Amino acid sequence: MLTAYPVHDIRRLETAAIDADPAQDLMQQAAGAVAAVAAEELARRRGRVYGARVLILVGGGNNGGDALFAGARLARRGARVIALGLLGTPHPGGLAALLAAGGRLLDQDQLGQVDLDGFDLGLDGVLGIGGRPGLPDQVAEIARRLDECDVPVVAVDLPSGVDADTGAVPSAAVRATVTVSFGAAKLCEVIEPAKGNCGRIVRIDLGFRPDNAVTAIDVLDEVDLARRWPYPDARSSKYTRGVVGIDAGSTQYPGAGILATHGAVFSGAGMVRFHGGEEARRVLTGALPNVVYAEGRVQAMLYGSGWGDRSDGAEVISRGLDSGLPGVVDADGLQRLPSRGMSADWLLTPHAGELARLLGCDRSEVEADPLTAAHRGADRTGATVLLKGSTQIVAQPGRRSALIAVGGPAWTAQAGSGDVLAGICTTLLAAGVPAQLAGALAASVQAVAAASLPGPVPPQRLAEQVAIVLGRLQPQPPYEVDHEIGRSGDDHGAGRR
Ligand SMILES: NC(=O)C1=CN([C@@H]2O[C@H](COP(=O)(O)OP(=O)(O)OC[C@H]3O[C@@H](n4cnc5c(N)ncnc54)[C@H](O)[C@@H]3O)[C@@H](O)[C@H]2O)[C@@H](O)CC1
Ligand SMILES: [K+]
Repeated sequence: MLTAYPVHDIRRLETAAIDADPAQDLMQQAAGAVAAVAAEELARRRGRVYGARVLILVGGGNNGGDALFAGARLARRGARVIALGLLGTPHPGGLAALLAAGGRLLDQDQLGQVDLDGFDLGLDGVLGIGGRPGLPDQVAEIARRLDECDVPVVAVDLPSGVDADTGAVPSAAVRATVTVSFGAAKLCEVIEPAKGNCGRIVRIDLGFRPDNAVTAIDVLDEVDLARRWPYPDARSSKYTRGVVGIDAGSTQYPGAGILATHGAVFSGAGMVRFHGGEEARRVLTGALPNVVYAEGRVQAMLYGSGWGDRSDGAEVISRGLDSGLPGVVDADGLQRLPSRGMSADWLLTPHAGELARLLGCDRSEVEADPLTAAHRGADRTGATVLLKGSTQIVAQPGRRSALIAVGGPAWTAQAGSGDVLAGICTTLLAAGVPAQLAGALAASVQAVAAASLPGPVPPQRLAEQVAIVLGRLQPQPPYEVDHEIGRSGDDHGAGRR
């Protein structure tokens, strides 16, 4: 699991690391790592560093200092290095080192003297964690032209222009081939769209150790998914695996109930009770005869997928809350949340548009800063919120930490995926998984299932793939092979069966 932190926490951790060992030269460590990654990139593309043309974009802070010292190292290996001074006075020590190694400094007015197309590599040292999002026009134009000319760019710490704390890219920003990130991961590395600007990420451990006061955003990977998934064992029954109740779909949208049921069944629900409409029941009876329709014990409920304009939705959800069981509210149910507030055991599964409606803001506001929006949604409703989208975030009310699911291919953004996902979430709640982890595991398993397929498939097929992926990921218990069993025949009855 990767953990990312807001900048103010990273600054605090850096200060603690410096206080603990004042003799260490963090800038030289950073510069050494950037030079090594840049040299690898040059070796891959043109065979060697010697003779390579390298352009450094230098801002006025320490990020520029890192880049200048890295440039000096490349110049000492025979690269022809030009630094372009942007945004303030370049770091004096870094500049002196570059010039001493044979590099040159140009200012913005001399930009006409260089042909951006002719460079083998760019180093982005404009802004690091001290940067405000966005780039001045002239810097944005250089970043755009490097991208257009396919000049690979190594970003120092983060791609300049992105919002390190939200993952937003409010205007122009550098698009890096590789980002050499120092110490702890920043949020821009794990949240789209900024994550896409980072390219490949190389993390350099500078000895920062998180303490309890930091706000941790944990990003799940496949190993976490396998470890935390509630796989049944020899003691399991349908009740320990969990009975899912599904009140989803409508005459207008019967498919939503069918797809949610597929999600619940193929993610391993012990039993599914379907409380939706007649048409859906007829289809399910043929497709999934294990689904039952009688009233009876249920351990978690799903409401809202494909409800359309169902008029009693708010009462239905309210009764669900009164029952004390955990529940999932999806899609049309999200506009029918009872005004008295929800419970943190409940999981809401909005996409950006649905969350925007809940918050009374524009969809673009949610998309620009999904982490903050997910937190606001959780605080506003009192429920746990799984915000769906290119980065799937699960936030709890009153907490600033969050979970981010494993990322998947973009084609899962299709009608019906959300219904399947809501069914998977409900299976996990019914199995006793807490709402935040349930949302993150469900979104992760759907993403991993989608990634394991060669391309887009309909949502019910994706649900089936969830079962296949869960089977593949299941950790195998360390069985001991007893070679004596079956040899004597009589004791174990093998020969008599
Ligand atoms: N603190 C540490 O322990 C370490 C820091 N390092 C480097 O230092 C960086 C942080 O350095 P700084 O704090 O100097 O910050 P930056 O280098 O990110 O830049 C801050 C400067 O840019 C200006 N600025 C910010 N946003 C701007 C914008 N949008 N347009 C124009 N000007 C803008 C600020 O006014 C300030 O002068 C890190 O990202 C990393 O690269 C590394 O050397 C490793 C160790
Ligand atoms: K940078």
